[in-house]
Amino acid sequence: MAIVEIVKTNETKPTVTGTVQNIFYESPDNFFKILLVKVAHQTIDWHETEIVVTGSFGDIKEDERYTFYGKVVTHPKYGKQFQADNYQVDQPTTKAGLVAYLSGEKFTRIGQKTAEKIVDALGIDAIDKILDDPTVLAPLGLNAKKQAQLVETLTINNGMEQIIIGLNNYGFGSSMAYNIYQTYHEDTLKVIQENPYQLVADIAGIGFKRADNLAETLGFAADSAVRVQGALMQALNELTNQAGDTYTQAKPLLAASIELMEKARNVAIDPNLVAEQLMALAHDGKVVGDENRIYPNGLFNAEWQIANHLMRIENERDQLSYPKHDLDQEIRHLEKRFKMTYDDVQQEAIKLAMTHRTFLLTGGPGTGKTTIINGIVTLYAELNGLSLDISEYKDTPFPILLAAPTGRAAKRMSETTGLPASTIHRLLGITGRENNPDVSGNKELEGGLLIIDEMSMVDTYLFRSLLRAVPSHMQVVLVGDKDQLPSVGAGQVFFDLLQSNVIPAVELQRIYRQDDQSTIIPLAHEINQGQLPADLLKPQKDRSFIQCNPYQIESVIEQIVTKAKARGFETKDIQVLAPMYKGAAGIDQLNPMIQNIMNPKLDDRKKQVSIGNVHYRIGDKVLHLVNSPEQNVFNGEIGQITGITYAKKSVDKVDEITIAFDSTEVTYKRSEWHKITLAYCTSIHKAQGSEFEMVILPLVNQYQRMLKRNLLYTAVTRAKSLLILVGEPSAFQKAAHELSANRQTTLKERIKSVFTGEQLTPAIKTASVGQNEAHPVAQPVSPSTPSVAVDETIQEAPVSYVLTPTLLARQSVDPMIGMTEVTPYDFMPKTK
Ligand SMILES: Nc1ncnc2c1ncn2[C@@H]1O[C@H](COP(=O)(O)OP(=O)(O)OP(=O)(O)O)[C@@H](O)[C@H]1O
Repeated sequence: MAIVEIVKTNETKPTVTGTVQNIFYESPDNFFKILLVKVAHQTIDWHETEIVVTGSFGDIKEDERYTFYGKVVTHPKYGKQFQADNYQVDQPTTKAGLVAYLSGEKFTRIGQKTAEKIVDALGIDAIDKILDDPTVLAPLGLNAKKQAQLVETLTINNGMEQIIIGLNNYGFGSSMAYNIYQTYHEDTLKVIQENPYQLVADIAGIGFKRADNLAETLGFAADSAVRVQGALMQALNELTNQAGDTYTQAKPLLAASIELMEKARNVAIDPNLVAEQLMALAHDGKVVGDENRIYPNGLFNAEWQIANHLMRIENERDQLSYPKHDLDQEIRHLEKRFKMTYDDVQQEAIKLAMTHRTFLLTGGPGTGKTTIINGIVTLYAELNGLSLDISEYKDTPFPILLAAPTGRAAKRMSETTGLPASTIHRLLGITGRENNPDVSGNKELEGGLLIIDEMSMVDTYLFRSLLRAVPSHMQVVLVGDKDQLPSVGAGQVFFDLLQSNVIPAVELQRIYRQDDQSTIIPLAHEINQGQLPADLLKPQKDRSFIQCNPYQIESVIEQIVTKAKARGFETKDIQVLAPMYKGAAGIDQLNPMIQNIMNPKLDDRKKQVSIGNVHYRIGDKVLHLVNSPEQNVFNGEIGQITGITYAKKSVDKVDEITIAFDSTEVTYKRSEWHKITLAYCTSIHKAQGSEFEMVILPLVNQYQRMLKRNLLYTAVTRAKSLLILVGEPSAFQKAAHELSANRQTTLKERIKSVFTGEQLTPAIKTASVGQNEAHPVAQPVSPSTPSVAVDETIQEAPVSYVLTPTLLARQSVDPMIGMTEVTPYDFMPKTK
């Protein structure tokens, strides 16, 4: 449908029709191509036999004829070319031509007679008619093989081109068209025409507004069900992602959805209609309502799955007892070996870790977390008769698995234990599918003990994936600092695990790393108590405070960094941490300033590539912004640019940057540079899990909303040797004072419910094992739910929580899911 309209719009455009002689260039990342075309006819002022045509094309073939629509442009270097914004395979326009085409070499099973029959019956539009609806061939009596080949060949030849043309006409450029096509393939146009809002969920970089523009041109009314549902899904994801919550409530959800819709088109939306569509989404299982909470389906399931997997591990029949060993005695041996005395809490931690399937260890900096990890590993090996010499495990996997959420944290873990440690993604073999956090590896881990460090950074989806891979006999020790910022992704898993009070846990509070006269660690602990020391503004051996207003911050930091560089500090040693991107003291302002000190462009010989206002040079410190498990680089990792290849020298003829990270080196083409940014100054969130010799921390009252205790605490604990606080003392006071609000999650309740069998869990049964499930899952079921093999999502979620019309009726769940306190007046269209 849309294609026909599209072609019509081309009628007035300049055209070039001709045969592709040569494909000069094909972008490896998108559909951009440069073609040499032998001109058959054209409607432009052109007197040569050949012309260079550029544009984004699907599967262009040499020696085939196409019609290109676009305009003549003058390239600064290569002169005049035809820039096509649209094209189509040049289909025969006469009956005879069409018969010749259909009986030609492409259609080996179709002879002259059959071709004539087709054209006689279907006319000159035969190809479009067949592509639109292959059943038009039915009355012609072609045998099945002939018919199949005809449709298949026509589809291959026309399909991709039509899609790319369609996408271009919908206003998507080469890269975006490529991403969209890669996601939906031959269904691309169908998906878009049926529900343009699907793009928002599936394609990074397409927001509601963009999808809505498209929907409007496709004729979707402002109050169409598809639009309202699209807005609801977008608002739900925004509300949960931005705040890190796993659910929201009806009131903010409806308000945000209505705002999205009314901003995109100036049409008032009836709140009742939105409420109706929310119910429809619940019926389709895309959102889940539970009491007054509304969850994206994936997060709702993930919380239950975590609880169920923990229960599965807990229920393992094999007892963890060591009758031949006296644990107190063993701890004395450890003390001798490590030449230290564990305090009572530390001893308790080691014992609990040895005797329980799952154990949680939390503590601030310098309280002995690493010390206890080492104790646990050593004692575990001792009790199980294992060697800790990895060279003895050539053919068998090492039985103790150590992992952390980031490469940096994993590297530190490996250094402090002397054993191999990896990222959790690597351990699980997850191959990055950023757009679908629901996807995880199917691997089952091998080994007896798993220790995860920096647990506060692990989000709901990652933890669910991790637990899914843990076999029931494995012991799991989760270590972190509960007072640090929670994960970037949704949830506050470590905090909720601790709060559930059903998993053995120990909090280490005594600080041991004070002997070296560090004042940074005591400062961190004071902040954690909501206080600041009386000597905050007085220079100490390892920290200082420079008072200034927001507009002086840049110049103060400039002076500090210049001095630090003169004293021999290297780029990797100095880290500026700022809470926000914008503003006079924001990350965007500070980064180029520090870059110019640490890595200036002294002359034209120094290679530099630019994207927008950001310049990259060899030696620059850069931050990785997304998870790329396939390259073993993760969100928040810092690397250094080790190479720049200009387009003319690169194989693919695009600018490239090579970056060395801790555990790997990657090369990014220009189209992938959105994955990185300068890292001289980063956000505190991005610095989680990393430590730096010198941290410079600017805080001013302008940051208001951000001034929270866990933010200040996390920032301060990133400093290993030197901490320079810059800004307004009152901002530091406010931050230390303000407890951050907990995220809205229900993991704690899910765990309690599954472990205590309260609420909706009258029975724990072992569910039938689905294909994806490597091990049985303890599953809470409703009494009336039959025990049948169901797909994994349902299997792991308590069925009675999934809103279906029958369940709604049976359980008399309020159909207004969570809207009990909300009246339509809350959403009355605002006066414009
Ligand atoms: N019981 C103890 N007696 C003496 N020293 C101890 C004891 N426990 C820990 N320490 C020492 O305290 C210091 C800090 O311990 P450790 O590195 O284990 O803490 P941490 O909690 O892992 O710190 P961070 O989170 O900052 O890495 C180390 O030098 C360690 O040897």
